Amino acid sequence: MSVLAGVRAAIIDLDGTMLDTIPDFHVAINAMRDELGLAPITQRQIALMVGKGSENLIRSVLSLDWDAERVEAAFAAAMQSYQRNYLAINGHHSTLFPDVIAGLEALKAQGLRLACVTNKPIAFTTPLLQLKGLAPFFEVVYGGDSLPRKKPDPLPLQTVCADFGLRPAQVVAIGDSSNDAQAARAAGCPVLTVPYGYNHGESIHDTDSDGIVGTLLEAASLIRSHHTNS
Ligand SMILES: O=C(O)COP(=O)(O)O
Ligand SMILES: [Mg+2]
Repeated sequence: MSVLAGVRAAIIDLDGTMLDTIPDFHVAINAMRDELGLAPITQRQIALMVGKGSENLIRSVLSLDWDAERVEAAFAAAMQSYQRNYLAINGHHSTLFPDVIAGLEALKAQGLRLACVTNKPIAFTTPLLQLKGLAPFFEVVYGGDSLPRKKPDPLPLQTVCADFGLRPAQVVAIGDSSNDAQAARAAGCPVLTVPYGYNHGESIHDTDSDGIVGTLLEAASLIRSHHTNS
């Protein structure tokens, strides 16, 4: 995997890569559904819908019960309810995946610069990174609404490369979904994927990436091994 040889920075995804946030989504979505008179749904159902930002999530959740016209009519009120309910519990039910902190420490110790790029709204992202002790690791953080386009568009990754003054080939993206991989491919960044997150119900093995790593710590080791060998 010589594509990792020149890597100087990493762009790391949030939901499904650093944090298991499905329990937060579950509480906020079901509170919203209750306010709209809809029955609760399961964590498993929600995991299939996370990763493409709030608008996509809310439309998918409402489409379980309603046709497109009714979804659009209720959308603004549903979004407001969802945002209020999510902010009330943001981070209370979510947990770090194994070896995330150790992985970030290892990446930093190797001299890599770190950015977090998520499709989560920035108003949810900033307090969540702080609460979980992740904020100090990242020089740059972009949420799903920080820029005109979100992943799988390459814009957020290209923006990080420009911020760091690095070429895309020098910046590895690490994520849990085809959304992250598509953005990386379109930007020209190498990409590593983790198998434990939310890949829209698809196997991570069917996603085009430069390698699957069990944890962020494994990602750090893999990147280091290519540095020493190159
Ligand atoms: O869609 C979301 O809200 C989260 O997505 P992420 O996997 O890009 O962090
Ligand atoms: Mg993700």
